[in-house]
Amino acid sequence: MSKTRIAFIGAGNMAASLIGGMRAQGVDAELIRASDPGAETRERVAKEHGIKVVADNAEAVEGADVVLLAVKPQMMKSVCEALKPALKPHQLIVSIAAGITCASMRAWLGEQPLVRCMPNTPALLRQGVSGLYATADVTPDQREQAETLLSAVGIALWVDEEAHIDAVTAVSGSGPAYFFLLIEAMTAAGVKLGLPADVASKLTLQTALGAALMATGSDVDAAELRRRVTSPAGTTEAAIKSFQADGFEAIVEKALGAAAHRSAELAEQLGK
Ligand SMILES: NC(=O)C1=CN([C@@H]2O[C@H](COP(=O)(O)OP(=O)(O)OC[C@H]3O[C@@H](n4cnc5c(N)ncnc54)[C@H](OP(=O)(O)O)[C@@H]3O)[C@@H](O)[C@H]2O)C=CC1
Ligand SMILES: O=C(O)[C@@H]1CCC=N1
Repeated sequence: MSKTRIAFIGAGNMAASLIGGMRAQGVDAELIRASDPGAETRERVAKEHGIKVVADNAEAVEGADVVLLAVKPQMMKSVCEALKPALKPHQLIVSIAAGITCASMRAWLGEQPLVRCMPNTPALLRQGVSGLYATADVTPDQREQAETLLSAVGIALWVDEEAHIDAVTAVSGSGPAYFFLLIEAMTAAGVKLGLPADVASKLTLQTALGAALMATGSDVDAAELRRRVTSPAGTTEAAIKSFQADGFEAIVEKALGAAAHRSAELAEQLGK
């Protein structure tokens, strides 16, 4: 990785967090290049990370070992088709675009080795998690390059089937929004119970942080941690019984199913 040259196509939020993560890990600025149509974005990212940011995508990929596509899914077709003549067969293409399949990228880019990833927004704080899928022609060295790149902003996990990227999207890609929804709902419920809004908000946020740290740092599973909070015939039991009487697990299963279904549907629509 230390000598791998990386070109970012699109220098928006996700690209900037990946670049920031790589720079924080000591990757030489000379090894990273980016392109973006926005003059302000180019100036900001170049200044913040000390890298060269150009307007021309073809110029950015010149000499790169890895080309990371970080544009909106709706832009992928036109960006890939315009980039195709500038690519060399050995260049690894890594895409973080939601709902764009390897088959679509193959159709637009030609026979490049591809890694399709689904990161999530906590990558901005280097606390992200990404699912990665590689086409059969990706070499072990290239897999390592992709994994090292995504690991700069959190945890990177491989899946063996591309369809599993829809499930990754449902669990962790969209996942931060589910926790934000729970935070919103708990804060509102605290206010309904008479707490001032700022107190309800702080209680909820610190509880979310504490619970996440316990769940990630503990050698027992979430079910056991939950049992340890739940005194027999106590307050937690009353709340959990209420959640489960309203079908909590089924609600979550149905919602994640809807997200996975939408991911596959978007792939169908955007891939044409
Ligand atoms: N946000 C999320 O939760 C997640 C996002 N992703 C994926 O990450 C990708 C990037 O998302 P995000 O960083 O949030 O988006 P941003 O809009 O912040 O970044 C995209 C950047 O690409 C630039 N751009 C537009 N057209 C071109 C072009 N032709 N060539 C080069 N650059 C171009 C945009 O410029 P301008 O703004 O001027 O158009 C913008 O700066 C998306 O595909 C998204 O699906 C993946 C997982 C989670
Ligand atoms: O909502 C979306 O479609 C994207 C994919 C994962 C997170 N945001």
